[in-house]
Amino acid sequence: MEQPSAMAPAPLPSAAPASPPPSRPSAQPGPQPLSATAACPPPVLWCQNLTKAYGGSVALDRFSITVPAGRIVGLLGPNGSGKTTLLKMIAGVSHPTAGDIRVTGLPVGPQSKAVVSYLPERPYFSRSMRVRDMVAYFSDFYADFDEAAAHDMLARLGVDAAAPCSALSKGTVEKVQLVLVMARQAALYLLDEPIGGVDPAARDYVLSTIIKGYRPASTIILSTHLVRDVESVLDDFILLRYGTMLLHAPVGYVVQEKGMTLDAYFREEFRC
Ligand SMILES: Nc1ncnc2c1ncn2[C@@H]1O[C@H](COP(=O)(O)OP(=O)(O)OP(=O)(O)O)[C@@H](O)[C@H]1O
Repeated sequence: MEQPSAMAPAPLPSAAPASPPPSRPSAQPGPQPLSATAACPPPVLWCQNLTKAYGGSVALDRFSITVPAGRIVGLLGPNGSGKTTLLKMIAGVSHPTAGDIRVTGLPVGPQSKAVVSYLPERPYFSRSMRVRDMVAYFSDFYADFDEAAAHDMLARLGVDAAAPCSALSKGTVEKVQLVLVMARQAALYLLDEPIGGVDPAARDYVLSTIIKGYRPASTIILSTHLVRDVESVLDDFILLRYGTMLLHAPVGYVVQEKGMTLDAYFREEFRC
């Protein structure tokens, strides 16, 4: 999905905002929920100087970004560049060494997790359950889960809801996980390698399912190495290398300024 964007490329982390996103005036200090800030909603995601170190090794270095609602953003970079590390911290399953994160104005915690739908890179659900049981489980667990939409997406992807998860192929497991994540009415979807195991013929279909599940008030950030497969659905991309952000720009920037596809640009930048 190629969309015109007014966003200027922000090639340097230092170009990121120096102050927190706007929050409404309130008796309560600190960031406020999205629903309460209709006049001036905070960005869906805001990070400043976000840093993660494992021992002496820095996995993500002073990452800063502002992402508004309504964007589909590709998180790109070679192996070990910090993509999963970043998504984990935004999802609240890993703690930053330094820096700040706001999701719809909320610091990472139970409230932000309620508006984030996260697909981790590894399978997470019980293989002993049937697909429809997983749907029911998610429906019980998440107030924003749309059970009918989940079953509709499963049917469109040809997944048998009566099948035991243990009998599913790797690619079908990915499809089910993706459906469970996209059936939530979240503000921010974080998808870590959502189509890596899906066969090439089905990828377009799976991606279109992602897009159909997406609402204009939401933002999707998806990490992937399959740049060619996803670039048509992306609005923007973030390029990471060695834990540092090289570029955050609309996909159209590469097409217009570099005269090449995002896939070609990626291959040129990261040629071994
Ligand atoms: N739990 C951990 N302990 C120590 N180092 C880690 C840990 N998790 C990640 N790292 C290191 O952090 C760096 C970034 O890893 P990360 O998984 O975020 O990269 P990635 O871009 O998602 O890679 P890939 O494309 O291979 O999935 C790597 O050098 C990795 O070895």
